[in-house]
Amino acid sequence: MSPPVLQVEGLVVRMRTEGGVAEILDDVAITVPRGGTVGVVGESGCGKSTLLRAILGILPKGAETPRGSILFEGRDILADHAESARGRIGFVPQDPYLSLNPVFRAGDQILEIMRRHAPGSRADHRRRILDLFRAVQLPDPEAALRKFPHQFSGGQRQRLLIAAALACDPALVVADEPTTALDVTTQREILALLRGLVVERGLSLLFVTHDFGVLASVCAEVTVLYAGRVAENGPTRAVLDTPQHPYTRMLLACHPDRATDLTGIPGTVPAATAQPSGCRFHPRCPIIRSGCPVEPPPLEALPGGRAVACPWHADAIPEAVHG
Ligand SMILES: Nc1ncnc2c1ncn2[C@@H]1O[C@H](COP(=O)(O)OP(=O)(O)OP(=O)(O)O)[C@@H](O)[C@H]1O
Repeated sequence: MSPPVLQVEGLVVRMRTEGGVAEILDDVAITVPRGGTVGVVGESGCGKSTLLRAILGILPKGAETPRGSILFEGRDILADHAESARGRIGFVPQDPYLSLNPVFRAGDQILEIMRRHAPGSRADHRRRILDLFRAVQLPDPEAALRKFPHQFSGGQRQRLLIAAALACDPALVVADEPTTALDVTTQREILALLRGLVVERGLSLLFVTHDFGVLASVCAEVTVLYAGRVAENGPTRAVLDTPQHPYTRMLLACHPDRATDLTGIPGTVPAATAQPSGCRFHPRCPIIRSGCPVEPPPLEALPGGRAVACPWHADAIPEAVHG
């Protein structure tokens, strides 16, 4: 089996803020197999975007040097590999409206990325951009080269950004909620496009979303983050069918598609400057036990390639307690 394209271990990200030190990620581990599709889910403020930023080497000002390791193609981005990883990791951002430079033509924006990171002449690059525009199904690729961002629809702009992410033939594509700013029909089309590209090009994908429906349609595996820590991970189907961590169970129960409980999870995600002691979910947990506020629970391996950070997980205690 080939080594994973991305292997994050023990990642700690802290930031100095006016309100004190924000502990944004703590001991986060995540692996993307070559050709694998891995989702990251969790409520707003759980650290999903920060994880992507750490991998892309674009943490905001105020961030301390991250601890842990981010092995990309076997070499540690945090140690010495950041520069050579640039261009080998494609990024699809959240908002197609904000992510393109309004004053440059579409073709020129992608040419510039290729000029910096990909070998070949300008003519080679232009040919490759036209191929990419066809691959992302932009209408009239020749004309699209000369258009400015405002001349594309929202869905077309997202296609443009996917083309930009693929410009340098990346080993890994990371996507930060790439469909949230789009209407439902366009969202479906973009997800279908991504699924197609993953299969046709053998892409490895790390995909952030807060939508379980989107997750299930794109990702074979999932990591659930809560307050900067991994709550559980495993094959998407298994995690959705038999969630183990009380957080995952509650998150799924209040998802509109499942609608067993539309009241939501009581309380809110803690501020990163005021993380609870022990298990960070304990103030909101319906099955809290006396040890929970004391010791952070380790991520325990379960059968079927799963892991959960709760000793009182669903398979460990009677159904009566989890409800
Ligand atoms: N530059 C920053 N300075 C201080 N705190 C920050 C900074 N960026 C993020 N945070 C804090 O880190 C935590 C995680 O934020 P992050 O944006 O990574 O979460 P997220 O899960 O991606 O949320 P969303 O789904 O809303 O994008 C939050 O508590 C946030 O307030």
